[in-house]
Amino acid sequence: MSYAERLQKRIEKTGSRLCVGLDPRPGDGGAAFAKNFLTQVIEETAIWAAAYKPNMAYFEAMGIEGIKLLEDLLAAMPSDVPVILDAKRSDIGETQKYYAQGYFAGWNVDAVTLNPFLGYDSIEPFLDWEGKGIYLLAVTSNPGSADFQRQKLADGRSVFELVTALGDRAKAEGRATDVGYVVGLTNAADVLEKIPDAPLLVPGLGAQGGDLASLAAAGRSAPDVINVSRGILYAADERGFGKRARDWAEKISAAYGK
Ligand SMILES: O=c1ccn([C@@H]2O[C@H](COP(=O)(O)O)[C@@H](O)[C@H]2O)c(=O)[nH]1
Repeated sequence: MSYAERLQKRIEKTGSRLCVGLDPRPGDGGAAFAKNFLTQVIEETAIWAAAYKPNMAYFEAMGIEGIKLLEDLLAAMPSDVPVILDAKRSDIGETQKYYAQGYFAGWNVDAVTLNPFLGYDSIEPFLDWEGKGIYLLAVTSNPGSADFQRQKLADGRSVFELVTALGDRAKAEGRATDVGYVVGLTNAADVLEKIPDAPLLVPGLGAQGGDLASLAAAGRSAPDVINVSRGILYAADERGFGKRARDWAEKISAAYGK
C-alpha cells in the first residue's frame, strides 16, 4: 500500500484530518519528563490523530537523551497511525542517502519533510521507498515565505511551483515514494489551486493563527493533514489533550465539509 493510501485509510477510519504535532519543550524535567508527557499526549489523542508529527528540533534540543526518547516513542507509536518526521533535511544526494536510510529503514517513519533547495538530485535518495512519503517545503507558514517561495519567475510562475515540478517529475518517472508538500495555512489562500492532487501537510493552525476558510474554499480531496502542535500540547485552558484534539479535528472536518 502506498503512503498516500495508508494516510487516506487513516483519515477515513478516524473521520479526522488532524495531524498531532509532537513538539516537547525541553523543560526542567528533561527527557524523562518529556517521555511521560508525550506518552500521555499520544494515549489521549490517538483516536483523533490522522497522523503524528514529531519535530526533530525539539528532540535534538534534549541531546542524546532526546534522540533516545524519539526512538522509544517511534517504537511505541500505535501501528495504524502514520508518523511524519519533521526533519526538513537538505544535503547533497550522497549524504541524503543516509538520512533516507536512517529515517525510513532505521526508524521506520512513514514520511519525512525535506527542504528542496538543493534540487532534484538531493531528494532522489528518498524516492525509491515503497509505502513511504516525503513532503517538500513549498510555501511555509512563516512571513519569510515571501522572501523566496512567493517570488515570481519571468514566466509568471511562483518559485514554489519549481518545487511542485520536482514532485511532478518524480511521478512522471514512476518513483515509488509519494511526494506531497508543506503548505502553511497562514499563506495557503492562492496556492492550493496550483497543487490540486498531491497530499499536503498544512501547519499554521492554532498558535500561528491560520484560517481554515482557505482550505474549505479549495474543496480539496487529496489526503491532506492539518497540523496542530502548541494548540494541543500547550494551550492555556483546562481541557485535556484529548478534548483539544477532538475540537481541532471537528473544526477541520467542518471546514472540509467531510
Ligand atoms: O511551514 C512550516 C513548516 C513546519 N512547521 C512546523 O509545524 C509545527 C507547528 O507548530 P504550532 O505549535 O502548531 O504552530 C512546528 O513543528 C513547526 O516547526 C511550521 O509551523 N510551518
